[in-house]
Amino acid sequence: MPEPISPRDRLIVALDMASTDEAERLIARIGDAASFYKIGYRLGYAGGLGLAERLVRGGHKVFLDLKLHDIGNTVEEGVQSLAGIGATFLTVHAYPQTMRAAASGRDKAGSGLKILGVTVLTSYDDADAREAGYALSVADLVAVRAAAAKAIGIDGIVCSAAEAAQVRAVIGPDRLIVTPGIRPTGAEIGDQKRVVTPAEAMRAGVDHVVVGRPITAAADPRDVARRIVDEMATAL
Ligand SMILES: O=C(O)c1cc(=O)[nH]c(=O)n1[C@@H]1O[C@H](COP(=O)(O)O)[C@@H](O)[C@H]1O
Repeated sequence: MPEPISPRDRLIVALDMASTDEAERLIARIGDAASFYKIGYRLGYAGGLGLAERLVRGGHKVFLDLKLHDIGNTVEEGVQSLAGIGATFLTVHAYPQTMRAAASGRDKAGSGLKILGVTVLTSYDDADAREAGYALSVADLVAVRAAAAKAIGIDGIVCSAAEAAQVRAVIGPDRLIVTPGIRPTGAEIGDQKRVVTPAEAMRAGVDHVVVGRPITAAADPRDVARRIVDEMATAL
């Protein structure tokens, strides 16, 4: 069985900010209310990889959300380049060829970086999947991709917590389930479509929740982070 994860370490704050200065100010305001930060497109393309290294050196955990997807050779080499940063997680889109290449890059680098396969984005519903050319429902597509991720040896799955119980049945207890699209009750939903509260996510068997705007846009980000951690602790 995997190691137990503390409620605080289950929260991953998405640093979707325009600059590293802005991100560092937010991290300072959050203080010890969070320990795990995600760097995605916006910050990653604006100096975020350097910040990732500084955060790792400072004892934080980092999730590089770069959602790689390209020909196998390019993905494998990209993963090998990123492995030196010291991040805990890196995302790739959950296409079998891409996941095989990422697993190979991870194994060649031997860094302990965990690869997460993004199944179906939480901003998609069944109509969006149909529009993109898929005949399957979102739930079925998530299950197919989770099964492929497990077979290939990917370390974890990104999906909505709405599919977490079904994904857990597919991947078993040893791989991670990481869920964005998390909204505390009453929070603005924005462009997310498959949203779940922090407590419901824990009850569904999720390992980590990813929360961006409900924390980053709050008047008191530390207070919101604390409340989310407390809500998860009571549901575990
Ligand atoms: O891979 C991700 O982290 C991700 C996958 C997904 O399906 N949905 C999703 O929202 N995300 C990311 O999770 C974060 C959610 O942010 P908020 O909607 O502001 O909480 C963003 O940084 C997204 O890029």
